[in-house]
Amino acid sequence: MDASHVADDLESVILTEEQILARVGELAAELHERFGSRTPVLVGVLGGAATFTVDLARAYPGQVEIGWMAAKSYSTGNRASGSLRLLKDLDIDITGRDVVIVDGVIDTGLTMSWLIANLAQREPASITVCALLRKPETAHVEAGTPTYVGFDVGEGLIVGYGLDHEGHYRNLRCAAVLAPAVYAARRGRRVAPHGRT
Ligand SMILES: O=P(O)(O)OC[C@H]1O[C@H](OP(=O)(O)OP(=O)(O)O)[C@H](O)[C@@H]1O
Ligand code: HPA
Repeated sequence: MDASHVADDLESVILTEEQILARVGELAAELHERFGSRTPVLVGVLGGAATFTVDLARAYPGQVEIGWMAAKSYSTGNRASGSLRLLKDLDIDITGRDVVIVDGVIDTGLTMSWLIANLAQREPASITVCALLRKPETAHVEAGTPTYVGFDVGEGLIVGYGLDHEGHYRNLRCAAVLAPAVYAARRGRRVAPHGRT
């Protein structure tokens, strides 16, 4: 979807489709340099990384396998524990394999650090992180895990290129900061975002 359809909901477009795809190509090349002739398993984190994972795999100048995981944070009370609930497990045996965890955004880092710990128990040969976006507060990501990042971004809720707000905007081709008024309004259920009721 073109951003003009939801322009009123967006504070600013921070990355165009062209900028994203150019960087995805660079990330794919950097990962290929790392793995050479080995075939890594790209583990896409659903749903925010679906678009990114597919584009990264298609830009990868070698063989990859693709698998998917989904995990959800518990309610606020348990979130501080850093624990997530597994909604969908990987259906590839990663024992002895090179794994790349692919996510659309690292924000607090809780999701990524939980996934690293979860996948490490399966005795892969290596774990690498690849995130399209990284927010400023990422204190929870495991130190020592090789990490490839597309863009360091600022605060603000980012939507598009797979990232959502309450299920919407994932099909935007660009990445944009959602206007605070939209999510404030949605929280209070007073005003619907542009184009919806
Ligand atoms: O670093 P964190 O603070 O843990 O946040 C990052 C995670 O949050 C989002 O997923 P979300 O749980 O919103 O699910 P979704 O991908 O289905 O939107 C995003 O896609 C990352 O997986
Ligand atoms: N956008 C969408 N989903 C997210 C974000 C974001 O900025 N941070 C954590 N999950």
